[in-house]
Formats: sequence, structure tokens, C-alpha cells
Amino acid sequence: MRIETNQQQPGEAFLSATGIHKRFGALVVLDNVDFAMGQTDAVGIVGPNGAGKTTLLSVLAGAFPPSDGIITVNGQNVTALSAADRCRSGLVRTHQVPIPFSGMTTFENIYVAAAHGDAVGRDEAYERVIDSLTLCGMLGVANRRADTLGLLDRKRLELARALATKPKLMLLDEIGGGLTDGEASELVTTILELRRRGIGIVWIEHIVHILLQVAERLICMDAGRIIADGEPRAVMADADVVKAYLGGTPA
Ligand SMILES: Nc1ncnc2c1ncn2[C@@H]1O[C@H](COP(=O)(O)OP(=O)(O)OP(=O)(O)O)[C@@H](O)[C@H]1O
Repeated sequence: MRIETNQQQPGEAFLSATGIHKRFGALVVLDNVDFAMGQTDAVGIVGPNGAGKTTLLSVLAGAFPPSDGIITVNGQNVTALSAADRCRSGLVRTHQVPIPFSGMTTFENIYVAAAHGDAVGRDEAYERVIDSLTLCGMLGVANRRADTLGLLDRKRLELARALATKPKLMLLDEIGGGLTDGEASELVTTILELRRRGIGIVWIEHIVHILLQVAERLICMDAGRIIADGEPRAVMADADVVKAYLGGTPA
């Protein structure tokens, strides 16, 4: 199902993926996925476990190449580019399981991202760290070693590190995973602030009511395919989505 939305035409897309397949040996994980979005869009991705959501995010971010298909950023074919090069084009991802540099402080972790992401000078990197610490509510733990942080702060650190690369578009993989509703709501406040700055968001999340506070467009994947794409409430009510994702019971 493709539901009408205000999504941009393919020619205007900041990020696009065309005919994406991903196979791990005989296992087909992405099966002819087409996806396009504008730079400031907020897109949520849902779907059952194993649907291929994280794999799609990884292929978009450049963690590994697709088996087939083309990915463009700002009209440029980036299919063969590394994640680091895509980051310099403004596309950055966060990970489902945060793995910071454990022996470094929060500040140092973000500094590495700021200095590496766009090859900036020391002053600008420092400013980006302060901005990221502030926006993500981490000033109070700036000098704590990352391996002493609780889960919410490690999730905040994922956001802060990504933000410090000065992204145009952030790909978030279950940033709310493992958090309570209250904790996840705190992250929503931060993510909405990112949106106010004009940063686009692609967000995979199982906590749907939290996701819907941000997503203006929702995609549902199942078995490596996009089975619904459009206005979030319409997607959640779609018969195929109800069957594949919601166990036959509408949300
Ligand atoms: N590196 C890999 N090698 C082999 N199989 C993989 C690899 N990465 C993912 N898979 C398989 O691909 C399928 C899709 O995995 P993926 O993590 O993309 O799903 P998902 O929709 O993100 O699931 P979840 O909601 O549980 O995170 C799964 O069957 C998974 O076991």
C-alpha cells in the first residue's frame, strides 16, 4: 500500500534508495526496496522483528553495501562510499546498542565525533561538543567516563555524538529501545529540537506511540519489503500492517 503524503518527488529527494536488495548468503533480507525522502522530513519505520529495518538503515548509512541497488545523497551516487564519507555528506546514524569509547569521558566521546565528522578545527569542534552536550542534556555528566553511564545517558550520548558531526539527516535505530516511556519521552523532546533545527530524521522504533510524536510519515516493513508507506495513523490502521505487525489487532 502506498498512502498519499506530502513526501517529496524523487527529483527533490535528499536521500534515495532504488531497487535495494541485500542478501546474506542465501538469506534475502532486503527485497527490492525503494525509498526516498526530503532533507527535513521525519520518517518512522516499524515492522516485526527480522523485517530488515536495521539492515536498511545500515545500507543507507554505508555500514555495508547493498547486494543490488543505488543510494543517492543530495543527487550524488554514494552507493560505493564509506559510512565516514556519507557522514561528511550530512548523513549520520545511531546504533541500537550504544558502543561508546568506554575509557573516554562523555565530553571526549563527543569531541572525537565533532573533530572527525567534518574535519573541523579545534575551536569549532569544542563549540559543537558544548552544543551537543547542552541539547542532549548531558552537561552534568560531561566528565564522566562513558562506561559509568546508565542506559538513558548512553542513548543520549549516541544522539550527541551524531549531532556533533553536524548532520543534515539522522538515522536513528531504536533510540528508545530498553527505556521506560518516561525516559523515551525525554529523548523525544531532544529529537523534536533537532527537527526545529531543520535536521531530517529516519527513526526505527518499536515504541510506536513515542515514534508518532515525531514521525510525519510512517513506513512498515515486513520480510524485507515495504508493505505500507504514508500518513502514520493511516499506516497503523492498514490491514496488511495490522496483520504483519500488530498481530491482527488494530493499534
Ligand atoms: N550480518 C548478518 N548476517 C546474516 N544475517 C543477518 C545479518 N544482519 C541481519 N541478518 C538477518 O537479517 C534479518 C533482518 O535483520 P534486521 O536486524 O535488519 O531486522 P530488524 O527488522 O531490524 O529486526 P529487529 O526489530 O529485531 O531489530 C534477520 O533474519 C537477521 O538475522
